[in-house]
Amino acid sequence: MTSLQLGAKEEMVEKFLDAAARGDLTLVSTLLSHVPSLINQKGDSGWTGLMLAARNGHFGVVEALLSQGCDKFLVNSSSQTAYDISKFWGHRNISNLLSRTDEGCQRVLPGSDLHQQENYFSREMLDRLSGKRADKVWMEAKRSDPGTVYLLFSNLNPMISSSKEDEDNRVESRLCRFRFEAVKDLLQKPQTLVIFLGVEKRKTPFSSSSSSSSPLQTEEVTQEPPAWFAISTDEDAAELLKRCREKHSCFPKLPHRDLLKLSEEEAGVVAQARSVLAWHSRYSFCPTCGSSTKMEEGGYKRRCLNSDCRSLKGVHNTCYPRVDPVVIMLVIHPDGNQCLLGRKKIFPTGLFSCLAGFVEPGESMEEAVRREVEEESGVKVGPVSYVSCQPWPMPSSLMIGCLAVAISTDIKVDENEIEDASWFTRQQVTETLLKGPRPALTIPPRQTIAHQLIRHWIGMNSNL
Ligand SMILES: NC(=O)c1ccc[n+]([C@@H]2O[C@H](COP(=O)([O-])OP(=O)(O)OC[C@H]3O[C@@H](n4cnc5c(N)ncnc54)[C@H](O)[C@@H]3O)[C@@H](O)[C@H]2O)c1
Ligand SMILES: [Mg+2]
Ligand SMILES: [Mg+2]
Ligand SMILES: [Mg+2]
Ligand SMILES: [Zn+2]
Repeated sequence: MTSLQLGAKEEMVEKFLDAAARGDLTLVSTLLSHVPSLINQKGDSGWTGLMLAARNGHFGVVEALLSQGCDKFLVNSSSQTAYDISKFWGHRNISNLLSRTDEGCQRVLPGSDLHQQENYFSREMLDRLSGKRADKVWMEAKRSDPGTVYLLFSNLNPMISSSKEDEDNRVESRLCRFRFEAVKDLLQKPQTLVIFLGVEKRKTPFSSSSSSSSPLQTEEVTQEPPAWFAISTDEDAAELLKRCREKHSCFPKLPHRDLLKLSEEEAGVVAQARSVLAWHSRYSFCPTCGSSTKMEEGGYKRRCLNSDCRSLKGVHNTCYPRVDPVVIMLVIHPDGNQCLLGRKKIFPTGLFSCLAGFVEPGESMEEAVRREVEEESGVKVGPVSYVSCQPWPMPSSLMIGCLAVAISTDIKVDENEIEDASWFTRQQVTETLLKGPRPALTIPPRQTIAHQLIRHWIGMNSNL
């Protein structure tokens, strides 16, 4: 794109955002009918048109944007969605609109108008097409298709390239994507694992006014969407990096930190790929009889090579990728104004987080919350309610996020598990969230469900 075209594009985005911020519905609609992609564009401030309309209370604009398929889960640089913004500024009619799910759903499941929290690592940009995994002919054709996207993994980490994003030197990372030609030698090596991740989800047609489609749009609709695969190889990481033409490419050294710099879409793909690859790396031998196993069904099954093995008769969960449920909970003081947070020895100084623990066999989610909180802090818990969950691919947990109410308040820390636990007031937590000058504590970053549970509790009772 020439600098002139770039300038014109930026100008169009600013015009659109300004119209949304002022509530000029006519101009918003006109601009969208010419350039549909404006709908989810962010301006220099990191805000979308939906966020600006939600900030200024323009119900009509919010309604129009939603009806045209706007992504209401996008976040600004303070990780607020349009819903958070409207709630903060007291536009209740807009926050109600943004938290509403399809009316049909509400009739079937009353209460389903609750705001559906989407956490980092949980966005699904691919259709997993599980029905195609056993179709060897289809899978083979997709593997050699020139449109197919390959991601390269080494030691469970994806190859990424990083760029400096803004003045605060915040780094944003992107997955390095390869085509068949660039990886076909790797695909032939017997040690290479190839996992089918899915095909790109089709965007729903934008609006009826765009049905007089250009030749390009018609072509987009008739072509099969690209398939995505993850490749894991034992080839030397430095050698693999030579395949990448992008400048700052690497395999992350600290996944807990580095994998949090991806976009929401790419994080979702990594959550899937990394957990499946981690399962393969740990389950090379059959858990039932100890024989060797081989991969099947696009990487979603391992079959024991011992023909007498029990795992070949009937369905056995040992043959499929494992997920470990973990409860993570924000425990609220009976006075409603404090929450219980703890810290492990390995946490950086001053960092406190929600308590968490693995669900044990034969245990309900609620009981796991009560047991883990009492084990780790000595605090007894009464009612527990589910809020949202997060796949956590380190290596394969599902974090089940809950709020819980304490029925006792004395703290007695189990030092084997955590170093310290304490009640923090709503004001202390709010100052931390608002990045006040001298916060009493720090909390995990916005990409973690711990952060989102804390934010949820503060938002829930803000009476704005
Ligand atoms: N995304 C987030 O916000 C967030 C926050 C906190 C913790 N986590 C994750 O939750 C996980 C569990 O939290 P925790 O460590 O406090 O759990 P925990 O309190 O149950 O203690 C962990 C111990 O439980 C045992 N254990 C029981 N089942 C296990 C299993 N399936 N896998 C591994 N160990 C098992 C081990 O001895 C382990 O040391 C951690 O691994 C961490 O990665 C994520
Ligand atoms: Mg524990
Ligand atoms: Mg724990
Ligand atoms: Mg435990
Ligand atoms: Zn076996």
